[in-house]
Amino acid sequence: MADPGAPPALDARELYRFYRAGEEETLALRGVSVTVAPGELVAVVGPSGSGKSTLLACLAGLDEPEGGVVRVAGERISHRPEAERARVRARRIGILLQTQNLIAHLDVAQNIRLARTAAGRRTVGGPSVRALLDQVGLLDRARSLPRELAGGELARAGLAVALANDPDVLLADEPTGELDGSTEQRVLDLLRARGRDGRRGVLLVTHSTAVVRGADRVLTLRDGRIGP
Ligand SMILES: Nc1ncnc2c1ncn2[C@@H]1O[C@H](COP(=O)(O)OP(=O)(O)OP(=O)(O)O)[C@@H](O)[C@H]1O
Repeated sequence: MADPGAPPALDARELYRFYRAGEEETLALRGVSVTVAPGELVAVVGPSGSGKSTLLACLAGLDEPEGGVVRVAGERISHRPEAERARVRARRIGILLQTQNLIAHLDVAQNIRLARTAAGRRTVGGPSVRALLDQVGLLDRARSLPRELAGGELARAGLAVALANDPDVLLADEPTGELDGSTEQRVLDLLRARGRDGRRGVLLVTHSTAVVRGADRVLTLRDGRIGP
């Protein structure tokens, strides 16, 4: 059950991000506010260039917004030195990218173990490597290298790595982009299951109508703003 006094899994207020290239200035985010409640799955959609990647990077603390504040489970991640952002990220955030979620020369179990180790004490009591492999249906692929996996398996292995630190919020960029219908549904079910204990949240950027249908809330980003 959700704790009514718990802070949002993710709370971003009035984010601004400008890019300057010579004389050219792009306002990639123009006052974007996003909240993900514990247990909620929020989908962000929007046309190319609307600011989705910039938003994800700012939410994950991989990029710093010029204005606004980002908090994860009540802890501020924006406007802090890089090393502190990395620490909050390792403990509290899961990041699932379309590709490059795995280290090529480590097998699936080693990749998961590494992400758990990076999160430190937080993973004590969190899911074991075996439980994570089981959750994504890859118990028999623990010793496989990423290059030995099929596309759907790779996506599920990436998900296990993203969940290895038992994150307060999972941020995902097109998590089902390359997947066939049944694998997409399976990944979506796993993402939805994240929120069931009412503690954690998921925010994902997607173009998939199936994912949009499965979301609790859908936000549309246009020209750096959340709109109707
Ligand atoms: N490093 C950068 N330098 C300058 N402009 C940038 C940079 N990164 C992004 N932009 C600009 O910021 C705006 C938002 O880009 P962003 O990549 O966040 O959009 P997006 O919605 O993720 O697009 P896509 O769906 O094509 O990935 C665009 O106008 C883009 O050209």
